[in-house]
Amino acid sequence: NPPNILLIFADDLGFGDLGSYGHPTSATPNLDKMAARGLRFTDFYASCPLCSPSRAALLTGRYQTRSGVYPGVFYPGSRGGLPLSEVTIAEVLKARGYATAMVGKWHLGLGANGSFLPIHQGFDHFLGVPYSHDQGPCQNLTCFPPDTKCFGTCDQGVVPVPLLLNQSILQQPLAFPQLVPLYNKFSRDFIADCARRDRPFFLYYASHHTHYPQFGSQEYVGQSLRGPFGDALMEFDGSVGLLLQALQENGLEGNTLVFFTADNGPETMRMARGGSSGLLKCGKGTTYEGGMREPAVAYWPGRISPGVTHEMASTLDVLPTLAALAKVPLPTVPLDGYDLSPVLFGGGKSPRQMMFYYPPSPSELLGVFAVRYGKHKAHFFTQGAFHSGTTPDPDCHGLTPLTPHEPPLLFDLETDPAENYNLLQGGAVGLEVLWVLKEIKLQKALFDQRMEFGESQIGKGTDLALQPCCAPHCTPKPSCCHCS
Ligand SMILES: O=[N+]([O-])c1ccc(O)c(OS(=O)(=O)O)c1
Ligand SMILES: [Mg+2]
Repeated sequence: NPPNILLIFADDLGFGDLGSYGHPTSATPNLDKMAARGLRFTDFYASCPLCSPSRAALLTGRYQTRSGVYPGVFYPGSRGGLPLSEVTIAEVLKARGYATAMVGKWHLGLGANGSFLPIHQGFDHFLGVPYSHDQGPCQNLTCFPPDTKCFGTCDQGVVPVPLLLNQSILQQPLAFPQLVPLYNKFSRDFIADCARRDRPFFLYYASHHTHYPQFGSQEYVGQSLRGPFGDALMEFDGSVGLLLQALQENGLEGNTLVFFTADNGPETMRMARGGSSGLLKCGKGTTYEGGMREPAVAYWPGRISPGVTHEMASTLDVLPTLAALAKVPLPTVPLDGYDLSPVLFGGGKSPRQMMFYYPPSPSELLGVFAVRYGKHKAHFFTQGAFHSGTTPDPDCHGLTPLTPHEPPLLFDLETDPAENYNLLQGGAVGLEVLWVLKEIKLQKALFDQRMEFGESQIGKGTDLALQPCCAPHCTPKPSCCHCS
């Protein structure tokens, strides 16, 4: 049998949030154990500092500009979605006989009659939420039982957030304190069922944690030194523990690749209820390191040796790597990812020597905002983001405008991962730096010239009638879409 794949994806979790990445008060024993017994990445990148584009890249191995999942994110009434013509990891593996399931946050479109939902994208089963769990009113919902309401109001004027099973609405509004136990039971049953039927499986577990508004089940409330954010993170970590336990119980640990990472940097505007990018600059919504460098761990006892790798890698590389593991052909479309097998199994060099950073709203005119080439990173454009507000660094803030840099800002990410010391400022510039500058400009020009933007899916706008409603004929919408 080809190996099982358990892909665990967190939401708005920063490079500095886990214990194994240095956070002093986060309690993440299961993720830390996985990191210690697996391969922990220090230079792993999302394709975008925002949710929907980043998830499109994860599932297709292609930049969001190609699939059209830009600018920004999908909304409850979005007309567009990840085009069905895109080939996802689930479709690639399904062709090899894998059973496939998705649990948690989708955020790649709903469409008329749910035409963009996971069961139309290669997943046999889906239990989850079609978009972010703050994209519906939350002020009257309990986020931490017995009676702590969610912090803030979340989005108003849209339907309450629904929980879907495949295409049916199970709950609207969903009940946060019971949500993760539901996900965990569904996942453990799926794994056990595949073991019983001796079927290879692909499970994409896309947690809502630690995205705003944080929530948790009874057993995690008040348990973390890090407050509500820490409680939510602990519940996520507990889920990871239950998933690993399910593999052990079913005798599958020796034939399953577990891969963990997250979609984008921390939403620091939430202050103590937001994540942390550690020593990296800024966070969600920006193309500084804190917006796109994410924690990542590959775990496969007996096949992947424990350790830490500084090799460059990305969510774009997940599809090609899994295709190689399952020995299935790649989709016959331009891909932006590489097979990471040399890094996973041989401690070798990554085929990825560059990373191209798009902002939440990419344009053909400006192209990529930044390029990483080996240890060097050049910023051709910088811009703040409201998601990265409240921290002392004004470069991160939403009111910091789009700024072109000619020559680009140039940093050495090995000696200066925090992007503090521009190599082109303050003194003589050596020949090596001039060579890098010349090369990195050329790489940006080549990449931008070759990139073919697909039609913007998010640009298709929204239609109130497309919002999921458990009582389709009720009035007045959207508030009447409320079924106990
Ligand atoms: O950019 N946005 O307008 C946006 C809106 C709602 C979100 O929940 C969100 O967060 S995201 O879904 O994790 O990217 C981002
Ligand atoms: Mg996110």
